Amino acid sequence: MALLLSHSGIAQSSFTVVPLGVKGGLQEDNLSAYLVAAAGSSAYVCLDAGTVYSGVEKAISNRVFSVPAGEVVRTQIRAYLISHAHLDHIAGLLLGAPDDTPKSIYGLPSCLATLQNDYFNWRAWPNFGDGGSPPALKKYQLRELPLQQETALENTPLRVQAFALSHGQPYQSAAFLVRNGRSYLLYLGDTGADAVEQSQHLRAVWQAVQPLVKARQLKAIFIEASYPNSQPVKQLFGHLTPALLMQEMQVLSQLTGPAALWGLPVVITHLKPSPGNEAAIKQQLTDANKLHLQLLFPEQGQRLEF
Ligand SMILES: Nc1ncnc2c1ncn2[C@@H]1O[C@@H]2COP(=O)(O)O[C@H]2[C@H]1O
Repeated sequence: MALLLSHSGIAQSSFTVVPLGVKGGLQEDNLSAYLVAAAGSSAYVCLDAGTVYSGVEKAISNRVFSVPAGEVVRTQIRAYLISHAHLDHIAGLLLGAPDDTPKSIYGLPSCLATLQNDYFNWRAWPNFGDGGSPPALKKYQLRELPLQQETALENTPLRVQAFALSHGQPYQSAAFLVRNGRSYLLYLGDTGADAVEQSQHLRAVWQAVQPLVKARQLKAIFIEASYPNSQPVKQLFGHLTPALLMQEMQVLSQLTGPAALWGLPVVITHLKPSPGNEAAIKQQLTDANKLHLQLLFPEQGQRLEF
């Protein structure tokens, strides 16, 4: 059984994560998608699906999987959870649909409506959904997640609670709190900071997870940092910078007390790969890490355990 140094010391891992895509744009073979399974299980859910097949191929080259890529996608990905329907979060799902097996796509109603009406409509793409323009091929069941209520994820031991996020007012994105037994993993889709978005959505997420952080049941937070601090506020387009991310972590810290965050794994997603950007974001986050979070920068196809 895999052992790792968790933020509460030596512990067994609860989740296996295989990043299939980690960038926030531009590099179309490496866009947001994270496979998550209960540790020791190969029943994965795919959190966002910007890049799927190319990410699985990369993981195979790293010996993370020992079966062909198509088989991983068809049999080991049991369901998709989509935070919002921007192309960089769904392109891999759409392109893989003809070769996929029937399964469910979970999301907030607004996200699923965009998928069904704007992509699965026989104009943008064949209707692999279960509603909309006939004939519906019904490869995917589009399952609406109620806000802040737990839903079982089919064909996995995992459960999920969804939270609304603001990704440039009034566009909605989502966070997913995934549970395996007593352990939790929090994945946030694209989001602006509450102060910029004039919203309380992130505060509601921090409120919900603060008891889990204090009890060391929250094993990791996946959160975006798309732009460096030099990005003008008017050009954030509903995203975080290192300074805004740390401002949000301070809100969580005020709820939990700073000791609870010391060593908490925080996986930084969605860095935009324009020249100089990624290095600046990493440096600025590292310099601002007064809370002693365990900042992790995921690599495509490299397994993580939490
Ligand atoms: N108003 C805008 N003007 C120019 N580019 C934009 C605007 N809104 C969004 N974008 C870009 O479109 C991208 C869509 O995906 P992202 O939200 O990751 O990042 C967004 C920006 O890069």
